[in-house]
Amino acid sequence: MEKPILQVINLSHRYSVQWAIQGINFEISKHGIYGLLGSNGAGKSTTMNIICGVLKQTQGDVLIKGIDVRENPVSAKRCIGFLPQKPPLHMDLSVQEYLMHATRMRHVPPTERKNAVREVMERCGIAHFEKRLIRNLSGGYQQRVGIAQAIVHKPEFVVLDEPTNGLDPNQILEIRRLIQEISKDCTVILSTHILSEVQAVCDYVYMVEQGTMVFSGTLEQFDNYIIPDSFVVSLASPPLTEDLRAIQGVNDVEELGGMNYRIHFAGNDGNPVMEHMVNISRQRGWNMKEIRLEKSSLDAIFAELSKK
Ligand SMILES: Nc1ncnc2c1ncn2[C@@H]1O[C@H](COP(=O)(O)OP(=O)(O)OP(=O)(O)O)[C@@H](O)[C@H]1O
Repeated sequence: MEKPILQVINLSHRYSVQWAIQGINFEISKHGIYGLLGSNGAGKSTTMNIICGVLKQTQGDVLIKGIDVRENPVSAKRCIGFLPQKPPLHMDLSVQEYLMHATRMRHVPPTERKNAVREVMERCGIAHFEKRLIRNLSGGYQQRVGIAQAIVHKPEFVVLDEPTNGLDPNQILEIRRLIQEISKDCTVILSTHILSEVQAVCDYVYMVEQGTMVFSGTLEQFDNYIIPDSFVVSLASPPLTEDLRAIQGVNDVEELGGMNYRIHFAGNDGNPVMEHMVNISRQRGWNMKEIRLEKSSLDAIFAELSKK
């Protein structure tokens, strides 16, 4: 059976006296884009640096395709591409020179280096800047070069620490597109403190807070983390609010203006109350235009999980 791409087992790390992360466990065995979400100082970079073998953990294990990163760093790193939070760019080299250097660092065989650089420049949309010094590129293009050095050896697993940090909105969109593009060939884990980033690109979410994992699951599970307790209904010929309140299962009614009402219901399942509302509306001619369950905003989920 094929080994999982990544296994993080009971991982803890202490800088001098304080624990930065404690008892982190997770496993990636399916292809996709994984988001490591957490506020500043939550422990994302510490976790990523250990996964990529640039920091040695105090306790626990990291296995990349079954290879222990601490015991066999060279073999494990062949499968990994890493863009640290501060991209390791050499500002006085041209894009092409720097990527050639990256192929040597990543043990690409000498005869394949030129092609690997050409291919990765095309892929990352930087071929037209091959002769330009990295210091003269915009932030977005420097980030593309950072991603290019991470994938030049065609790793199966790519780790990107805050890849859109400090970029302007257009550059953010371009880098997200690039991440989606490279994820066709490899599994990507990226860290971010921005919720919308997770929503925009990730299939799975891991959330760390104060050094511990507080959530892991699909984006949909994350989205549904707080069970809804209200729905919004639009009635073109609404009754008195009292009549809505009197419906079985309704706890409270808020008037939202126009023909919209927020209905708070009791219990975990809004479906029976919504069905009831649809039937009564039809019987009494309230002329229902829309009814929809209200999901918690991602920010509310983030706040709830951060509290935990
Ligand atoms: N070299 C270090 N020495 C001491 N403490 C550190 C060091 N690096 C990080 N820390 C501490 O470890 C904790 C986790 O930091 P880490 O950088 O992993 O978090 P993060 O989630 O990546 O945050 P950010 O998004 O701000 O980079 C923080 O409390 C941080 O202050």
